Amino acid sequence: MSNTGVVFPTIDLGELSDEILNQNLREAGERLGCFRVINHGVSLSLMSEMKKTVMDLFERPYEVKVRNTDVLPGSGYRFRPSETNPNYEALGLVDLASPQALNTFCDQLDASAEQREIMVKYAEAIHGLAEDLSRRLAESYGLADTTNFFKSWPIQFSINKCHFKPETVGKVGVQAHTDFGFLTILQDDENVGGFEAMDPSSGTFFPLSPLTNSLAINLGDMATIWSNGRLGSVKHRVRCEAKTSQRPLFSNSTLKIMPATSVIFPTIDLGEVSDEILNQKLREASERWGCYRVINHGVSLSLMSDMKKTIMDLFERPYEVKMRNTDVQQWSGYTAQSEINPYNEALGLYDTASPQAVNTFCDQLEASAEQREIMVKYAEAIRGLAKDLLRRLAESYGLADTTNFFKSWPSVFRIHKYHFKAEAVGKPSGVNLHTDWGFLTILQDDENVSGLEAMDPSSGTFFPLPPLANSLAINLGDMATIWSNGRLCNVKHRVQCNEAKTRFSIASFLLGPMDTDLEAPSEFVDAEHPRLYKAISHKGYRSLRMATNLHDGEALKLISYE
Ligand SMILES: O=C(O)CCC(=O)C(=O)O
Ligand SMILES: [Fe+2]
Repeated sequence: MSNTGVVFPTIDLGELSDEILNQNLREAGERLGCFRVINHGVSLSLMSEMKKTVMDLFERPYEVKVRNTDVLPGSGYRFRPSETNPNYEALGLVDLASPQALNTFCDQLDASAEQREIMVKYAEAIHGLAEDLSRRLAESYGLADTTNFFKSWPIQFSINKCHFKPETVGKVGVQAHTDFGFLTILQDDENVGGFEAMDPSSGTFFPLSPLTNSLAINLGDMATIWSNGRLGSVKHRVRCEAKTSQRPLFSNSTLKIMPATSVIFPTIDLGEVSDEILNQKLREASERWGCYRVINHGVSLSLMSDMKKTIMDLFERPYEVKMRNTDVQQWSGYTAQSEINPYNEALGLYDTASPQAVNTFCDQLEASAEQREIMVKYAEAIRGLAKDLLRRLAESYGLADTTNFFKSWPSVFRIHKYHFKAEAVGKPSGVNLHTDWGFLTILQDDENVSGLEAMDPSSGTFFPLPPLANSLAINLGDMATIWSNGRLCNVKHRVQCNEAKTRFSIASFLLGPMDTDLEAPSEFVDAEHPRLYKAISHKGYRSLRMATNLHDGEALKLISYE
């Protein structure tokens, strides 16, 4: 070996004393950000089966491999040849903790049932190890209470294959980089070296020689951020080794515990054939996030685009015309841009289920006959979808009998035009943090201009819902939380100005019973789930919210039994 001097530590996870083990991990994490672990608890036969599985997956024809598309930028199949590494390819999967994502990955790559099972087991074992290491690191700093901080972080799985050529021996095939997640577990090739990490104190690269049955651990940028600079995000690269002239370097399955910045709100395919699976997905997303996108939603794409053109045109009306769109109830009519609200104007219509109200709205805004027809059709399609989603949610809770409970509820349009200016970038747009006050909102947001952000209720952090053409975003509001006795999440969200462009959105709210009280059906209430909220009509709840000016879901506390 030409580079001698630094030997990266090998840590025996079979060490009996937790204290010593945690200390060893911390020291290696701080000094080098990189180490090997042995006796790691991931079964050796599972590691070897997993290697066989990924080797086989790379043998799939190109057309099959490209089905492994990106979920996050660069997360799917990549074929990035370079001079040293002329056949570099990688397959990938986010989020390994999601059985659904794993299934999609296996489907894309025509994995056999056996391979699927191996992947599931491997994912579970590696995930467990990653969490164990993160917990031990936190404990080594005396942070016993926060040891679960990584619980909901997604895991990116990336499988790389390097085919080095004899003529490139000694050259770097995978350029020096740090991992962008928190912690990476690397099952590198037990026969072929090439992995090198940098000693941060000298800036020199040293090999991490292959070691059978071990796993390599790298700490990434998020670990450095989290530890306020204590833990190293190790720079590493892969070099083409002499051996590779005889045999290709088959390298590594990499797991990353990624930072919460990569939270992805679910996208649910409403074309799913099994009602049971679909209802379950809707329920899970509604409980966990209160927010998701739907595709194949049945609202015709040409109708969506006609509706967008219609509202763009309506916003072009002179101020005096737009002012005719007066309130029917609080905040239901036109709000203009103003000094305190410089970037947002909005038109509104209560109630889209009433042909008369739609007509009045169209009269006020001098809509053409054609625009009127589009509005009517759009309102009908969106209302149908909202009811379908509600029926499915009710069914997912086994409430088949009550699936019509929303039949006579009114629906509201709130149509936004955001005048984002360069000076507003990074600022709130005028639609500040709030929960929706109805039951369910269907949002046709701008397919080109971002801005919508929702809160991950488990961390309290905001994440963007990037635009997705032809999709609709769904939010659950306060009435859904009341009805479900707290099970459904009233998602907190806002719109931020990200770029100096004009953004349009059409929000359709299915509100709730105006004149009768809504309360959780008895199926949601038992000894473990005492009734949380007093029965209240939507009208009553709105008045409460308006009177108290509590728009982020806090008004629910005012009708709470506790
Ligand atoms: O414009 C958007 O994307 C969201 C608007 C919104 O949250 C609302 O109208 O309640
Ligand atoms: Fe909203």
